[in-house]
Amino acid sequence: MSTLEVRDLRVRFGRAEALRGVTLSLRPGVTGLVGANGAGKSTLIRTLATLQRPSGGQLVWDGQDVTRRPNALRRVLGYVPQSGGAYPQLTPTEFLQYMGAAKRLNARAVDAQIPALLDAVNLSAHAGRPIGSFSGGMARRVLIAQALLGDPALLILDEPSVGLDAEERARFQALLREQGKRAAVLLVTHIQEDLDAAAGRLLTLEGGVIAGETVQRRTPSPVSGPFPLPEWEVARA
Ligand SMILES: Nc1ncnc2c1ncn2[C@@H]1O[C@H](COP(=O)(O)OP(=O)(O)OP(=O)(O)O)[C@@H](O)[C@H]1O
Repeated sequence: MSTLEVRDLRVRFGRAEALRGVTLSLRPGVTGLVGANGAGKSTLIRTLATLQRPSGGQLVWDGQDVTRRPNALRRVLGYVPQSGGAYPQLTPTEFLQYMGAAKRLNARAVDAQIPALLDAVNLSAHAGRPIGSFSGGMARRVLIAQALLGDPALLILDEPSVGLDAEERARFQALLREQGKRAAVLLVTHIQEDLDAAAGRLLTLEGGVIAGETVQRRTPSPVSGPFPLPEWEVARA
């Protein structure tokens, strides 16, 4: 049931080892991944997104070893890369149709899903404009929308909310919480507010290994009334 097991994952670049034995499992829910610059976050996320071949270790999706045969994982994957953009000549609708075709999704099902996706990232009013005319935050939201095509069981996002204003950030956080009800979501971000609002679990990467894990307990706060304050407690040191 939508579980990615990562076992002793290693990635080396020449003599340098960027991942030195990462072991973790992802189940439905939102997991945050944090760590200093160079800790290996993007390398880990690229490897889980099957864009980087591991030098060692195993990726197992729902009991199936996908380390050398990644297509089973690609079929269930939604991915927002750290950089790179949507094609500027296309409108959001055209871009989503293009990505749907690249993902080999049924064209009618894609067309049926597009209005809800554009609504989820608040771009319905701009569906017919070329992405090249968008602001940075709007273009980022198109990328978030394409990652949700086909309701992926595994959603991987690398710094997805850079450039989002307060209103759009809140909308994005709610979207993540919703996705986490049915998909395994891995979120790399430096924005603590996104983690507090959307993640139930937080993994810390340090020097290419998982150095700690905390889980969030949401308890009503006497200070903020009905709004719970995030409380993170250590689950793995
Ligand atoms: N293609 C590559 N070739 C050589 N070394 C690389 C390559 N990609 C990453 N590295 C090295 O691997 C280590 C981890 O880099 P990575 O980009 O995964 O870190 P990060 O945690 O994502 O950092 P940041 O927060 O700055 O994005 C760094 O020492 C980096 O220099």
